[in-house]
Amino acid sequence: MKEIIIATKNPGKAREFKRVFDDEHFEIKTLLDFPDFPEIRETGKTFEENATLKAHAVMERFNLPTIADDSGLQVDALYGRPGIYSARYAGDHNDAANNAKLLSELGGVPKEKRTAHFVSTLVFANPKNDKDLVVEGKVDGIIGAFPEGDDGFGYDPLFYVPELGKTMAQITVDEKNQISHRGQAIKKLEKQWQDWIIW
Ligand SMILES: O=P(O)(O)OP(=O)(O)OP(=O)(O)OC[C@H]1O[C@@H](n2cnc3c(O)ncnc32)[C@H](O)[C@@H]1O
Ligand SMILES: [Mg+2]
Repeated sequence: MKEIIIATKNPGKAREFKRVFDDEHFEIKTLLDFPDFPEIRETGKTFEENATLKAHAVMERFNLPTIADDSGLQVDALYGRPGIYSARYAGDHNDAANNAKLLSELGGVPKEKRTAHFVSTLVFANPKNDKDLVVEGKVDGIIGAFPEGDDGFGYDPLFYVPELGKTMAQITVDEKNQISHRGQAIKKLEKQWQDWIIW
């Protein structure tokens, strides 16, 4: 079986990737399998720069094909914030604190002005390929007035998808992969990566 590493320590992301890539052909590992892997500083100014930093740090350590995701929430009323700083919006990496800060910053903003987008950039790096494969995905939603649902991670309980009449935390991981920013980016990757990779 061929191994692929997903360069993430986020269990929610790891679960979404594994649902798609884990099959009889590939063994999927994430940084959760290597708890001693040092923290990768996300010093880039864009999602692509940060995903590239993560993909290359991990690829160089393990010498294996590596996919990294850098993603975030862009809220129109906040001029695109928290954006690349979504994980640490309220200080340290804490979903409940991030959601509370988001609700407080949007206090008094009416529903029609609470439009937002999840975006994801994936970078696939491979020791034998000179150029990385880069894809993006995006999904539109509305930031709810209070959290709803227990599934997913991060801002999912506040991210209401009008077409579904539900938040991203009220759907299964498979349903989320059908529509989400990450799911759409993964679909683009799936169309391209097997032709690109040099084993
Ligand atoms: O860097 P890794 O280890 O992959 O994990 P991370 O959680 O730090 O990931 P990012 O640096 O890409 O930060 C993305 C943040 O954006 C938010 N986010 C991204 N995708 C999301 C999703 O599908 N649902 C909810 N929140 C999401 C969430 O707060 C994430 O922590
Ligand atoms: Mg991160």
